[in-house]
Amino acid sequence: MAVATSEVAKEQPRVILLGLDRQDDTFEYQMTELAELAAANDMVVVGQISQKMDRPNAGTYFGKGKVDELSEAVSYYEADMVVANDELSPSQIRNLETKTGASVIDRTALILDIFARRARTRVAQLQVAIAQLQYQLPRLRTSMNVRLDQQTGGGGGSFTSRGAGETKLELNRRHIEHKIADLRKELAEIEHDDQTRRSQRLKENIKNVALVGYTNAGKSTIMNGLVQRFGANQEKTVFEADMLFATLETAVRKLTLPDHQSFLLSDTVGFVSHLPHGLVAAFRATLTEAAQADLLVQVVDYSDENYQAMMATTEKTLKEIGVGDVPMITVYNKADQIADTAYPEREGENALVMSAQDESSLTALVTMIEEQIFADNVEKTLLIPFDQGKVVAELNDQAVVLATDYETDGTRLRVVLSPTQVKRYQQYEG
Ligand SMILES: Nc1nc2c(ncn2[C@@H]2O[C@H](COP(=O)(O)OP(=O)(O)OP(=O)(O)O)[C@@H](O)[C@H]2O)c(=O)[nH]1
Ligand SMILES: [Mg+2]
Repeated sequence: MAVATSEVAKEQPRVILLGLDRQDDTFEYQMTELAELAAANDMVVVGQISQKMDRPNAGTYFGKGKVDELSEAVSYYEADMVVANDELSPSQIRNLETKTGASVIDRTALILDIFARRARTRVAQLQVAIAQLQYQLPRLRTSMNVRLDQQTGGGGGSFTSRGAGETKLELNRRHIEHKIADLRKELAEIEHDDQTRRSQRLKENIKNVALVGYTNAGKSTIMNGLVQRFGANQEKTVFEADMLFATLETAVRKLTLPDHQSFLLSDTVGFVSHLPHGLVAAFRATLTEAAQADLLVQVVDYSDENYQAMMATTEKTLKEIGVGDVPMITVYNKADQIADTAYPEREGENALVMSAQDESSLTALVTMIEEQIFADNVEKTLLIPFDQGKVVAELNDQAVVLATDYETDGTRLRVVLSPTQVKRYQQYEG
């Protein structure tokens, strides 16, 4: 979206990545991920420099010698931009920019920028715009220009945007604060409507299941596989792609299984390590689908060697957004990518090794979900008088009917009912 096609098809920015190696075992993985984030933001990584240090230099992030090395690398590789793995202070940004001549951003700004480019719906645009403005507030005095996209009212503002026709304004703190307040108000109005819809759904008393997990794990692919098999409207698939943050908003679909039981499945925003705090807060609202779910399905890319670190990040982020105690099952996805791994394969009650591209895996997943969410269903025998045929039709539609017998005083049904249904049909028990 932000890349202008006709007027200035400018080259992709050439970037050098910086990282502080605190000698913990996740450092390399963090740098690999930083490179993927840069690629996801349409940048070309031309170099990477790290320094073994416990804490950054307050003024220049790296020590003096490394800063000199960086300056040389910037001119040698003709880099336009430098991206640091850690969050930078305004003075670190200013000093590094002066010394290297390149523009300097940090991991947080990079992630915010990706989200800004990917956001399509108004809600996602508002959330990202608020997070970006909050990020900019304490950094106003730096040489970094504050840019806002006038036409979309804040959506799509981009630190590294190379788009033509964007009006860039210098805004002072007060303007930004007002802007944030306006965007928040608009967001609250939209979310109020969503909340109303959600409470209607709660009244229907249908179970909610949410797919959560690291970005690129395969959540949307699983959602689509299930929608194609069990969705009322099979065309209502969601966007899946081999890139970070393909999904930026929650999508909810109703699935009805062959035995007539149904549940709602939501696909949510993926996580990444060091997700900016402002962004986590901004997406909290979107993730209420997960917070209000009866069951979480954590999707893991089992073929990624860093899958355990990714699981830890997912669980930490879920806690941060207040989704601590929803029951969870774990799906070890992409098993087709790992040699000598059998799938689908249950690992105890709460885990499944599977592939989203495999029919029997999807069936196994649904069975597992059913076991969990319908665990408190019970079998009952009901006798429905003949003049209440409507009730028989309703049960056939909404419950699992095991047997039907026509007797002299009515239709006798053996059914599996949810606790709410048990209450509703109590009068027919016998
Ligand atoms: N080989 C293989 N590829 C898969 C599988 N599941 C998903 N993929 C691929 O992995 C990539 C990411 O899948 P998505 O479903 O978009 O991932 P996601 O979890 O929704 O990612 P975000 O929306 O970014 O959070 C796509 O290219 C999928 O085709 C799988 O089981 N096996
Ligand atoms: Mg997705």
